[in-house]
Amino acid sequence: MGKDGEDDKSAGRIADVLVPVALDAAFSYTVPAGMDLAPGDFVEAPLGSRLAAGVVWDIRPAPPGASNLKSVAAKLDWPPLQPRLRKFIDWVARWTMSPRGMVLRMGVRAPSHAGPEPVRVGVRLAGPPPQRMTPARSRVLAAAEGGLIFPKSALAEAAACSAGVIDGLVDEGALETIALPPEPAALPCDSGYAAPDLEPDQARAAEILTAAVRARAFSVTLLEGVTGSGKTEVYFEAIAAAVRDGRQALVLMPEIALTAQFLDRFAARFGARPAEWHSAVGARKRARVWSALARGEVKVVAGARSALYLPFSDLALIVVDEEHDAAYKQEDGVSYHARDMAVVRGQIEASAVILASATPSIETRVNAEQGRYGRVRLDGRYKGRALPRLTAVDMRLEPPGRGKWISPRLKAALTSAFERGEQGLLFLNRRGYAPLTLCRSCGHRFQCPNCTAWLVDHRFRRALVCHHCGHIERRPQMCPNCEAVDQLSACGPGVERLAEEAAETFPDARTMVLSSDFPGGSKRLRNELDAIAQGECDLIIGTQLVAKGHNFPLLSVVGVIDADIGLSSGDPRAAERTFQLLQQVTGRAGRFDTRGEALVQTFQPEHPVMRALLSGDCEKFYLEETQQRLRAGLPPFGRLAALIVSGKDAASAETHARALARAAYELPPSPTWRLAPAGGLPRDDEIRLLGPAEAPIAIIRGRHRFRLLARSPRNADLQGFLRALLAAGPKARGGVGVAVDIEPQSFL
Ligand SMILES: Nc1ncnc2c1ncn2[C@@H]1O[C@H](COP(=O)(O)OP(=O)(O)OP(=O)(O)O)[C@@H](O)[C@H]1O
Ligand SMILES: [Zn+2]
Repeated sequence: MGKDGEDDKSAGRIADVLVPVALDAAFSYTVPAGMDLAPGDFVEAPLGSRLAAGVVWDIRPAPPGASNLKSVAAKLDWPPLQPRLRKFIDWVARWTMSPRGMVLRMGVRAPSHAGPEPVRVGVRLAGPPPQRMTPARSRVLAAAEGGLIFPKSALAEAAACSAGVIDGLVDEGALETIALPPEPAALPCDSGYAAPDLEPDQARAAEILTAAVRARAFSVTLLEGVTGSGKTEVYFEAIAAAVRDGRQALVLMPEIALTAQFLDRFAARFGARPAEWHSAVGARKRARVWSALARGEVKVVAGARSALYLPFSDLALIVVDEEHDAAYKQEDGVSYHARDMAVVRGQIEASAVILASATPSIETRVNAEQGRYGRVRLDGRYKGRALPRLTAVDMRLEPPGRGKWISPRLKAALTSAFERGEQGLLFLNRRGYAPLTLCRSCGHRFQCPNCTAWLVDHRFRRALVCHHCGHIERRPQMCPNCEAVDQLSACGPGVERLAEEAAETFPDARTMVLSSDFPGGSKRLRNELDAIAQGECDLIIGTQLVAKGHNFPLLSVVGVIDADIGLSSGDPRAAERTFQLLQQVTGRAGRFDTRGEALVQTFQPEHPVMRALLSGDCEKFYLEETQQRLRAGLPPFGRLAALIVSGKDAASAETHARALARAAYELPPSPTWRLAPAGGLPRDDEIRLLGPAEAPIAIIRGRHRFRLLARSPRNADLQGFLRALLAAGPKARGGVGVAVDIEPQSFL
C-alpha cells in the first residue's frame, strides 16, 4: 500500500526493481509522484520489513489495480547502471541459469557496502612556533617547512611521531587544518610515459591489436606466444591505444597473487598504477573505483574475474591474461567462466577482447583455428633468449633416497646453480606437509568428518586440515583408532615437507616457501615475490602460485617434483591442464641473462603429455588432444552441463537425482533440442544425459552428492533442455539442492 494520499499521484508508473538477492524476478513498486526515475537508477524500496537497495530494471505504465503495490522509498544518487551492463547481467543470468539478483549482486556490491568517505584532513604551517618545544614538535615543524599541505598521517610518519603531537600543534596555532579532496580512485595513466622499443614481431602483433581497439567494434584475438616472449609488453600497446582515445580498458588476471607484480610493471609503462579490483581491496576503495569508472574518470582496471561486472562507461578493451587458467572458472554462487563471459561483455560493449597465453586453452585455439577469433603469435623469447632446456628425470631409474623427493640429478643441478649465484625453484602442487596421515600400527587414515577426503597435514599450523571444507583439527599424539602413541606417519610430500628436505640437502641455501594458504595474504606474498626478484633467496619452493606469470631475473633451474600429479584425475582436461601448468612453471627459468634449465621428475616419461613437453612439440600435443575432444564430442566441439544434486543423506540425494533423470525422458519434444533415448547411442544432433553417479568427492561439507552430466551438440539449446527439466522434474525438498554448472571445469 502506498502511503495516505499517494495513490492518486502515483497511479502513473510502475518500477520493476531488481534486488541483489538470490531471486530471479524483479519486484514491482509504484513510482511516487515527482520522483524522476529511469531504468538503471538505484533506489531504495521496501522488501519485507526492511528497505533494500536495488536497481530499476524497467519502468512501465501502471495497469489498473496496481495501487496496492508499495512504492519506491527513495532514489539513490549512485551513478545509474547503463543499459549495456544490465543486458550483460541478464545474459549471464540466463546463460548460467542463475537468479538475476545473484548476478546483479556481483555487480553492485561495491557501492552498497561502503560507508561514507572518511574526511581527509591536511595540515600546513600557520602561526608562530609554539611556546613549548619538544624534539617531536620540532621534527614536525621541520618536516612541514615550505608551506605544503600534508595529510595528517603522512606528516606524523615523516616526523616519526604520533598524531597527537600534530593535534597539539594545531591547538596551539602553529599548524592549521585544511580539508583535503578525497583520494582519487587511481591516478591518470599516460599512454606515452615509457613506450618500449618493440622487436619487429612484437611491433607487428601490437599493430594488429591496436587496430582492433581502434576499430571500435567487437573482436576477439588470441595473443599466443611462448613464455617470456613479451605478450604483456604487446598488449600494453593495445591498452595505450585505448587510453590515448580517452577510453577504458580492463585487464583480467586469474589470481590476485599475480596482480602485484603486474601493477608495478604497468606503472613503469604508464607512469601510474591502474585501479585494482579484487576481494583484498577495501570496501571504500572499491566504492570509489566503482563510481569513478561509471563516471569515466578511471581508465584502466586490473582485477580478478569479478571486475567483469564493473560499470565501465566506455570500455574499449578487455584483456584476459593467462586465458587458459582454470581459476577463471567460478564454482560457487553463480558458476561462470570469466574468460567466456569477458567475450560476451566485449560483444555487448563492442570492445576488442584479447586472450593472452603461452598455453592457450583448446577451446580458444579451436575458435582461432576456425576463424571465429583472430590470432597473433610471438614465436620466440624477447632478445632471442633461449627457452629453458627441458629434461625428464625418470623416477624409476633415478629415484631419490627413501622418504626423499629430490632426485640426485636435480640436487646436482640446483647445487651448481647456487654456486653460480643463481636461483632455483622447486614446484610441487600440494599445499601442506603431507597429503595423508596414517597410523603405522593399525593403518587408520585421517579423514575429514564432513567430506570424502583425507586430511592434509599442515605442520606450520600444527593441524590436520581439509582442503574442501576447511575442517581443522589438532594432529594428535595418539591414534584415535588403536591408541598407539607416536605411530602417525606422513605419507607423500607437500611443499612444507619439501622445504624440510631442502633445508637438509642445501643447508646454506636461503629458502622461501610460497603457498596460497600462508597467513599474511596478498601483502606478504607481494613482499616475498619482491624479495625473490631482488635475489634475497636462493631456492623458491611453491605450489601453482609460483607457476604463473612471474619474472624472476636470477632464476635458472626449475625442478618439477611430481609431474604426474594431475594426470590421473579422470578430468577430461587433465592432460591439457598438466601440460599448461608444467609449461608455465618451466617457463619461469632463464627469462633474463641466464640460460634456463628445467628437470621434470616423472614416473611416466612416455606419457604423451611428458613427451610433448620434453620434445617442445606443443603443436603435436594440441593436435592430438583436439582430435580426441572432437571424437568424444567434448568441448569445444560439444557442450557440457552438470547438475549436482546434494542432500543431507545419500539416499535423498540419489532418489532426487534418479527422479530428475527419469523426468528428462518424459519431457515433451522441443524444437530446440532432442534428447537421446536412455542407454541408446546418441545421434549427432541429440543431447545425451549421463548419470546420476555418485560424485568422485561423494561428500563435501557434510552434503552427499550425485552428478548428472548432459552432453550436447554445439548448437543445441542445452540450457533450454535443463530449464525444461528443472521445471518439469520433481521439486527439490527435504534439504535436497540442485546446482547447475554450465561448461563445468571440475568434475569432482
Ligand atoms: N620490447 C621489449 N622491451 C623491453 N623489455 C621487453 C620487451 N619485450 C619483453 N621484454 C621483457 O621480457 C620479459 C618477458 O616479457 P613478458 O613478461 O611480457 O612476457 P610474457 O610473454 O608475458 O611472458 P609469460 O607468458 O611468461 O607471462 C619481461 O621482463 C619484459 O619486460
Ligand atoms: Zn572437509
